[in-house]
Formats: sequence, structure tokens, C-alpha cells
Amino acid sequence: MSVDLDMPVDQRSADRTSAEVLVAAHGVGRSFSVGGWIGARRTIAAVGHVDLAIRRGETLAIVGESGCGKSTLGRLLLGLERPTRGQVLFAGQDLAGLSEGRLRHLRAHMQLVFQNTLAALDPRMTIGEQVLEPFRIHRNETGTVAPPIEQLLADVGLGAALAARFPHQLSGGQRQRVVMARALATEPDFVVFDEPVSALDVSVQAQIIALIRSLQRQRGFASVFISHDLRVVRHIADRIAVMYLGRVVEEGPIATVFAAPAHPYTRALVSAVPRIAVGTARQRVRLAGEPPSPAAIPAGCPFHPRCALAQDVCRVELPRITAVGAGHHVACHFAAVAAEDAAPSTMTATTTVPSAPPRRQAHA
Ligand SMILES: Nc1ncnc2c1ncn2[C@@H]1O[C@H](COP(=O)(O)OP(=O)(O)OP(=O)(O)O)[C@@H](O)[C@H]1O
Repeated sequence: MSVDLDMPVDQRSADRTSAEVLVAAHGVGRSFSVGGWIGARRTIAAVGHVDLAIRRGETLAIVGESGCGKSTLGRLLLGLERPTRGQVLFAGQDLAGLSEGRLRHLRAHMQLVFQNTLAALDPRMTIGEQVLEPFRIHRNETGTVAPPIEQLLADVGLGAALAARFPHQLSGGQRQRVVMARALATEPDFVVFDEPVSALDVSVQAQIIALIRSLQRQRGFASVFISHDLRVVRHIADRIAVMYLGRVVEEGPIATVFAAPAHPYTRALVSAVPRIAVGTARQRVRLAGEPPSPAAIPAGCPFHPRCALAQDVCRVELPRITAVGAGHHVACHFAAVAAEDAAPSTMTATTTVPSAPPRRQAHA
């Protein structure tokens, strides 16, 4: 099975997503203190303040430019990174409050699949040993008996002969399948895919995406799919969260966000990929400059130095994330304007906006 990356956004099957929240982030943030010795110590706010909920069976895409905090947020959601503020709940349990033993138990239900398959796999172990490793590590936690290795490899489209080989003897696509076989071996409820196809050729990317979709349909795990490529996430995700400098600036159903992006930053990202943009979202909005450093986040709305819609309020007041539609939330003082404004084809300094932000319902 393969997927054409340029096909339009397909219909998501609503029935595979249950309403029950599995993973929730409440005001979660993570800062790092870096430098010292010769240079001055600086604080990097990799993730500022994020609220998210991921329901059983659904896929949330997290997108944004390099360094905006996607991977750190993914690790926070898995309890691999400790928050410096807020909390992450997995099945209602605060990960920070759990004992080592309880966390080890939960780890069998949460997995990370990331881009660098050579780093993920041990060069000295055979593929068969590595795919069976989770059963050795989590045997006491899950009590699960390992299925035959042939079965585990067949589930990800690999032949049994590969079990005796070593990682360097496989192609990049085969290694990513092995990493998935290992991650899914213990039937996790939640998987974070961190740029799982970025290092692969486009044709191999399509095969791996099709495999992830089919495994998710069969097994029903919830997932977060981190990517900088909007073309990739539309084939996987039910919802999308767009990050900018450690914060979620827009979040909603993927078809809604691609058809009517409400944050000027999302509009720029979506309009840069004409094949995914729908209607007025196709009108090109160019992004000026690079994102500022997370060690020096601008006051007010962090996006304001690059935003042609910026007014005085944007320079001093951080916009709260507010509802602009069903399940659609945006952090922009002028979100309604950004969504409705069909006139400008680029974000230029001459774009007309009202002088005061429209009133909207706050979203806690
Ligand atoms: N352990 C760490 N120590 C210090 N700084 C860190 C650490 N982890 C992440 N950072 C910094 O936090 C910021 C966000 O990093 P992160 O890797 O989460 O972003 P990203 O959006 O996933 O980027 P990319 O797409 O390039 O992987 C970056 O400035 C990064 O350098």
C-alpha cells in the first residue's frame, strides 16, 4: 500500500477516535539553563506554556519551524523530559508524581519513534534481538508473551530473513520498519513519532506513512506525529497543533486549519504549500526573517516582529488561546481578521487591520 503525498486531505474516520482523553498537557513548559563557564548563563524556554489533549485512537500532528520546541514537547508528553512548569497526565495520572516502578510500567504503554534509526538501533545486536528487546525489558510490567519474531516483522512488512541481520545491512526504510516493530511490539496505547520519515526518500516516506496509518487502524493507538512537512501530516493526523517559539499558536481539526488557517503564522505555512491549501488559504503569505532565539523571546505576542498584522497590543500583550470555531483555537489578537481576511496575497506592512482586537470567548 502506498500514499500519494499530493492527494487532497482525505476524510478522517471519526469512529476510530474515542472521546476519552488519554494524554493531557496542562500549562506544561520546559526551560533549559545553558552556557556558563566562559559565556554567560542563559535560559532557553524550549516549551513555554502548552495545553493539549490527545484522545484515545486519534493522531495529533505537531508542526512548526526548527527549534520551536516540537521534540521537547513530544518528550514531555512521554515523561522522558520533566516539565519545569505545569503537568502531563497519562490516563489521568500525573507523570511527575509517579514512582520509578510505576513510570516503568507506564513506559510499556508509551513509545517514541524518531528519525535517526541508526542511533535508535544497537549496531552490535541483530534485528531479531532488538525487536524482541521490549519483551525482555517490560516482561514484568506487562506479562505479555512475545509473538514469533516472524510475526512481528511481517506486521511491518519485513521478511523473516532480516531477523539475523544487523542494522547497517538494512536500508533506511527497512530500519524505520524495524524501529516501528520494536515500538509497537508491546501494543502501546500512545506513540510519539518524531519526524519518522524526514530522512527517507519521498517514495519510501509514502510507504512508511501508509504503514503507520494501517497499523493505527488495526491497533487503535493514539499518536503525536511531529513534522515540519505539512504534506506529510495531512495523511496521518486528525488534528494539528502549530507551534511557534515554544507555544501552540493554533490548534484544530486538520481539514479546518488547512482550509481556514486563523493565525497569520499558520497562514504563511499553509500558503507555502499550494497543494494542501484550500480556497483563500492558497493566497501566498510570505514569512519575513527567521524565528527569534528561544533564549530571547520577544515581549507580547512572540510572532509580532514577523507579523504584518501586528498592532501596539501585539507588542505588549501575550494573546491567550481562544476558540474561533468547533475545536479550533488560536492565539492571536487578530485571529478573526486573519481567518476572514481574503484580500492580501502577502503579509505586507500595508495590510489593513482594525486598531483594537475583536472580542472573543476565552479558552481555558
Ligand atoms: N537538553 C537541552 N539543553 C539545552 N537546550 C535544549 C535542549 N533540548 C532542546 N533545547 C533547545 O530548545 C529549543 C527547542 O528544541 P527542540 O528540539 O524541542 O525543537 P524542534 O522544534 O524539535 O526542532 P527541530 O525541528 O530542529 O528538531 C532549541 O533551541 C534547542 O536548542
